[in-house]
Amino acid sequence: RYRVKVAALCHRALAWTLRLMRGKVCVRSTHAFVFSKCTHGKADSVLATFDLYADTHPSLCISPQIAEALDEVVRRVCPSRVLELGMHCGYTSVRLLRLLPPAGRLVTVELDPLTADIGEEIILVAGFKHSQFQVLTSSSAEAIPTLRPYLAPDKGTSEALSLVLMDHDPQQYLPDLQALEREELLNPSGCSVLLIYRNQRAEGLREIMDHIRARPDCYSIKSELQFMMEIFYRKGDTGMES
Ligand SMILES: C[S@@+](CC[C@H](N)C(=O)[O-])C[C@H]1O[C@@H](n2cnc3c(N)ncnc32)[C@H](O)[C@@H]1O
Repeated sequence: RYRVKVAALCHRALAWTLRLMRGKVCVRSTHAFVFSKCTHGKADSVLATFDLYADTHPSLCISPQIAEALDEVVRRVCPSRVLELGMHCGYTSVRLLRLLPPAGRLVTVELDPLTADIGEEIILVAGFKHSQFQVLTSSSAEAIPTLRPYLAPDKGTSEALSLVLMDHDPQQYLPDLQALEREELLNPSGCSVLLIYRNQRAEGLREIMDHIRARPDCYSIKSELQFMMEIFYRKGDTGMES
């Protein structure tokens, strides 16, 4: 019995260490792999190298199926102002940026400073310029009230968001959506809000769904895939948006 207990303890310690190491080294090793193996200046090569990395290493990047669904939404919405919450190593940022119109701009938010630095470098490696994107290193809750000047830095006037991608913390999805509304950052004539959830029972999803269903004047659910939902916001909407 003693040996079984020691073995179980060792197993738990090993699993804990691996989890810790994985969490710590993941962003550095993702960066090293992508940086050294992609063709610099080519967004599609950066994305393909991320995919290659994810074939053999743990990765937090969205799956190829979600990536395709995301591309479809971006092509349809053709947004000029996009907000991403949860940049991680920049995979979805690069996906978004490569489909934006020439005057399009992405503001992306990442809580972890090391990850934010790595993600920003990857976006630059993919060939995008600081005039096209802004990385904010903070929590989404802190970033949202400061967003307005970043949406139109040159003109001094603000442009509202027509696409928001949330892939940070499902428990923050509802408070962040409410904050975006409160700050009047969502385009009143239409904004698609994409929610990524890696787990069907992600805490926080029920709350945001209840909020949306209770507001048919503003919100409708445009599409619901296995791990991504598209919500459509329009001020004074009748709830009839297809
Ligand atoms: C699942 S990853 C995002 C993956 C990314 N969308 C991709 O596919 O490449 C989630 C990221 O959100 C960040 N994050 C978690 N909570 C956050 C918050 N409240 N505000 C901003 N970033 C947050 C984490 O540090 C992590 O890097």
